[in-house]
Amino acid sequence: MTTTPETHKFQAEVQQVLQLVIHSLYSHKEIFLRELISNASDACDKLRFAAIGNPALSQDDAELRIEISFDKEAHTLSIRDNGIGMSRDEVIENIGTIARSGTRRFLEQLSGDQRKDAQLIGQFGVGFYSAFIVADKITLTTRRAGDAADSGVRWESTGTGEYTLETLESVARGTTVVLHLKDEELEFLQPWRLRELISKYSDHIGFPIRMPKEIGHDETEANEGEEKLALEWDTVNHASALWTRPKSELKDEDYQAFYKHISHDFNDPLAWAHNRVEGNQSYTSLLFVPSKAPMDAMWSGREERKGLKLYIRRVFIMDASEQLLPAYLRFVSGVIDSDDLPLNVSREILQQNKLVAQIKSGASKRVLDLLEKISNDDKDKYQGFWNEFGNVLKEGVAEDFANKDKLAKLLRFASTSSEDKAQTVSLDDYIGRMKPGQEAIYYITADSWLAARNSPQLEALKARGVEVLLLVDRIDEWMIGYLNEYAGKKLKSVAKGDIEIDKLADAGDSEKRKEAEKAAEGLLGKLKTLLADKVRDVRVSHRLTESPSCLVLDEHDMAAHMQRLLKQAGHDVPSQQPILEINPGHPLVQRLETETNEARANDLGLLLLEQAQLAEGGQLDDPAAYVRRVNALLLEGLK
Ligand SMILES: Nc1ncnc2c1ncn2[C@@H]1O[C@H](COP(=O)(O)OP(=O)(O)OP(=O)(O)O)[C@@H](O)[C@H]1O
Repeated sequence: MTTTPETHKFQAEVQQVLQLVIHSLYSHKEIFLRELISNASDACDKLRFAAIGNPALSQDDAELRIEISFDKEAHTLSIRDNGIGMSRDEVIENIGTIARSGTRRFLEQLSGDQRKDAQLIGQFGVGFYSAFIVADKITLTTRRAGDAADSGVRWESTGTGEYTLETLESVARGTTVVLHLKDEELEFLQPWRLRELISKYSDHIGFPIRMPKEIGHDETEANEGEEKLALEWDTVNHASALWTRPKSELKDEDYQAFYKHISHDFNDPLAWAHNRVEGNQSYTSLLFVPSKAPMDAMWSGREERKGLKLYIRRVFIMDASEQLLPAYLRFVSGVIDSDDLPLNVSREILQQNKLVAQIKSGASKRVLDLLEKISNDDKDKYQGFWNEFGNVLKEGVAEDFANKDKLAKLLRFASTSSEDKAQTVSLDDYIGRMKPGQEAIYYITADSWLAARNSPQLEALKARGVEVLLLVDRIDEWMIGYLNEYAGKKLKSVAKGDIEIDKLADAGDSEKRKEAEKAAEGLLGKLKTLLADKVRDVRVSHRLTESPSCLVLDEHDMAAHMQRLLKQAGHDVPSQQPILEINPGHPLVQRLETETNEARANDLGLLLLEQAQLAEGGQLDDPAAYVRRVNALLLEGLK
């Protein structure tokens, strides 16, 4: 029974995506074929998986395949698969709406210029809608595997806000997409052009992609023969799973095309590792590192991870990034194909399976080895990776104890060795530049690069030419808590505890400081009384050369900016009073020492504390009082 067509409206975002895709991807219009073949291949994968539990689903037409045909008279191009197909509800859900909420948020984030950028648009996967770049009408006919023969559905749209839906009788299992090509796109009716595109973009597809057999070289002859020979087909792709083929046979382009198929990324991958493991278990892994982080809002979350596919003996089982890779490697996509896991494996079983745990640690190691190789062979390429994914990789330092050293080697930091905030310095670079007598790797954490770079706490080290790493990303304070040591060297915050400057200084220096400490005893006593409820201690600083004062913490205290972040996020942070360090060589401190007017001395004392708070990016308890104090002193100077 055929019903009369019903008209439905597209979800508003669909219309937006459609317009965006058509306009921004016009110069890459041929990718529509790759996208439709990719969907057809996914549909065959899904059916093969469903048939493990229910072989009847595919029995009547068991050889899964994709067929591309055309009609030169009618100006139509058809892409047909005998995969899983869709029910009526699934058509509405998948083709009429944008299921992934990330896509909408992504669209909202794009600025006008970005909307014209094909690279960016490609990053969220253009999928089915790309067909409207070349077609002014699309007819999709489908029937879900296992559903009755008369429950087929026809979906049709000109891509302008509406589509029609119709129920059909006797539709074959799977999906046929018929493109009614625009007059200027008839090149896609040329068999040689289609074959060229299939081998360029879709050769790696694991199912046969077929086209009607051509007879003779004469085009007219071929056309006439088409009717009669409609059932004779040629397979035009390689038709075997790419990762099962020998590496020596595969070209870079093959890997690149395959990556785009599984990741839905428009850009080429940065690098990949293809390995066969034999031993107490056998599996093949093909792992890709992308060149760009996806723009999806989804990316910020660790929960929704996609892109690493589990196959078992060539059968696609499920997306299993979470089970097969740690969260900090969530940017990796690819395939793991196991010879040993049971086909009916569930997500729950994967979570506890010993073989899976081995695969996971093997895959993590492969990725880290690949990154190390890039960092050794091609610094610029590695820098590109770091800029995109460095902050994600840092999570591994805290989470992957077994690979901590490998990860530490891959870290890159900004440092006082350059006037630039780019994170380019490795711990090995740092160690190579350590000063004679220097035992620790010094770092500072702060809210911003400028605050770190100009922090008073690192003055004395700077004056001695000792490099300090500047850690300014939110995750850094947390990460560095897990990295106490690298290559036998302790990592030390310049804002905490004793920075052991004596080991770096010549003997004369430390003599002088001891004298200064003695001389300042009286002043320290006064300040301690004045600031008793605000600081834990007041002492002479080893860190300062230019500034009058700074705040420091004990070795195991939480950094001040971290305390602020946690407080802002609503956490109850036990308040830790800092230690005030003063620089007896500074004129302001000297002035305080000789000040006889008690009120003015108190003002100066409070200023030393307040300036130290401001310099490290903190807020004052009573900013108005600070302004009054400064003004009073300024006016006095002007008299
Ligand atoms: N040939 C097909 N057979 C069965 N289902 C299909 C077919 N083509 C598309 N679909 C369904 O429609 C959905 C949307 O397809 P579309 O190509 O727009 O996006 P996608 O493939 O999910 O992801 P992306 O946008 O990243 O390409 C698919 O996820 C799938 O469920």
